[in-house]
Amino acid sequence: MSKSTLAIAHNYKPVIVVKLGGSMISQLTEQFYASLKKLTDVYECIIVHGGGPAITSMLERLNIQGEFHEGLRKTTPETLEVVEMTMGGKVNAHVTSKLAEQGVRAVGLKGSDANLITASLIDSETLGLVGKVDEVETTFLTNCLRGGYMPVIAPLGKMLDGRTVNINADIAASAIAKAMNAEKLLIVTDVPGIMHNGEVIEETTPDEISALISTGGIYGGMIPKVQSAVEALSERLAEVMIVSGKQAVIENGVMTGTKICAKRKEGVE
Ligand SMILES: Nc1ncnc2c1ncn2[C@@H]1O[C@H](COP(=O)(O)OP(=O)(O)O)[C@@H](O)[C@H]1O
Ligand SMILES: CC(=O)N[C@@H](CCC(=O)OP(=O)(O)O)C(=O)O
Repeated sequence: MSKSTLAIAHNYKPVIVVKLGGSMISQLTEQFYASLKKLTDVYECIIVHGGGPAITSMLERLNIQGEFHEGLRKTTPETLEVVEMTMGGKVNAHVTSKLAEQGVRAVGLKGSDANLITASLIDSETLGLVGKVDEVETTFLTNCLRGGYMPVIAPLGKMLDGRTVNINADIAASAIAKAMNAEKLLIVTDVPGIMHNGEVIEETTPDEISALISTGGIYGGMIPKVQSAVEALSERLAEVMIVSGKQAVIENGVMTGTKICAKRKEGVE
């Protein structure tokens, strides 16, 4: 019996983590949110969302300069205030409301709540208050799922000293998928997948991804996305999909885009 069959036999559905890219959130349709509700027939669904463009536009309105290193936003204490206000506030409330409109019992959370994400600094000199995930409080998330709630998580974390940090949403989604032993991770963004020479790459591997990063074929916000996808791969989570939110629906947890697997399947070029 496969692990997922076993999960159904015990009446526990497998977990899917869906990461909603900040680049897409304002354009996601009602049908898209309806398809997230439909997903819950088969999966326990956890949403992790970004908010990059909303943060950038608020920083611009406040005349605060921003700077990125390999797709990660340098986060000063002043920037963090804006990150918490927009991503932890406005964007989280928006996604939660859209799901509630579809009849989903969506519960808006910040990773910095209830020790949900314990984090530490990646490189305080270059990035300031930017965290990596050290631990995810899985019992709390499991209790939410068992209670019939869909967690909608803004990627903030708490350090052991109590400080809050900004975490890239792809990195948070990957760590949550791994910690929750998820069967699927869907990364929804504003492009149809990883592009190369104007075409979508249908399937790729960690080695090919490293080569594309080193030649500049993958840059900016796509870097943490693909690195997080690779990091999430395991025997249980055998493929991660990077897909466009412009497609109306997710069917059975599947969308077309780029599939990232540890190795190519036999016979696939
Ligand atoms: N090889 C690539 N294929 C597709 N998009 C890429 C690639 N390299 C860099 N990008 C950029 O990555 C962006 C997606 O990352 P990002 O803006 O951070 O999205 P999100 O807000 O969904 O996390 C695309 O809009 C594109 O500009
Ligand atoms: C450290 C870091 O870069 N954090 C991100 C968090 C939002 C995010 O990741 O949103 P996207 O889904 O739009 O990429 C930021 O401040 O933009």
